[in-house]
Amino acid sequence: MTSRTPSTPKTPGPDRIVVVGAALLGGGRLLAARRSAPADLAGRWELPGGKVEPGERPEDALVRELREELGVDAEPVERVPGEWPLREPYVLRVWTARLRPGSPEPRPLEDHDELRWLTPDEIWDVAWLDQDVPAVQAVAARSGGMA
Ligand SMILES: Nc1nc2c([nH]c(=O)n2[C@H]2C[C@H](O)[C@@H](COP(=O)(O)OP(=O)(O)OP(=O)(O)O)O2)c(=O)[nH]1
Repeated sequence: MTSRTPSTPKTPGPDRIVVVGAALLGGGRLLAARRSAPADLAGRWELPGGKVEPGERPEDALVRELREELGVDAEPVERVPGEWPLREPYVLRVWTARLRPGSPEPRPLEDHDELRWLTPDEIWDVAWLDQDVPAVQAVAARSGGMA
């Protein structure tokens, strides 16, 4: 019998938790949010969103998180293909989204201390979380002029 080294599976298991991120688009710009907590993420920029709760649809989680974090009334538009690993057990999935007519403008109500609407030329002017960079690249590639 040959001995085999036990290996740890590297693919995310069924116990992974989905974090939904919103590529909120408006007037040809993408909304970026600067995290204020926790300390190791503070000061870096992300797509607003958060963890999907058990039994919750990801699109519903997106709408809920945007209401809680930014005070807006938003709607998901389409999934950006792909899935990006965060700190285990989290994975990031992204939807483009837009404000519904009559929605308040976004405000940094929790988790963030600054918001910026970025034009296509400005997308890389902010210090995105390292793990968000491939997701933002996918958003930029997919959204083209980000209308
Ligand atoms: N929302 C969001 N979280 C991200 C991104 N990139 C990234 O690594 N994360 C991490 C930060 C957190 O560890 C986790 C999501 O946590 P969160 O604090 O935004 O979610 P939440 O509101 O549901 O969390 P909680 O305070 O209720 O526990 O994913 C991103 O682009 N958007």
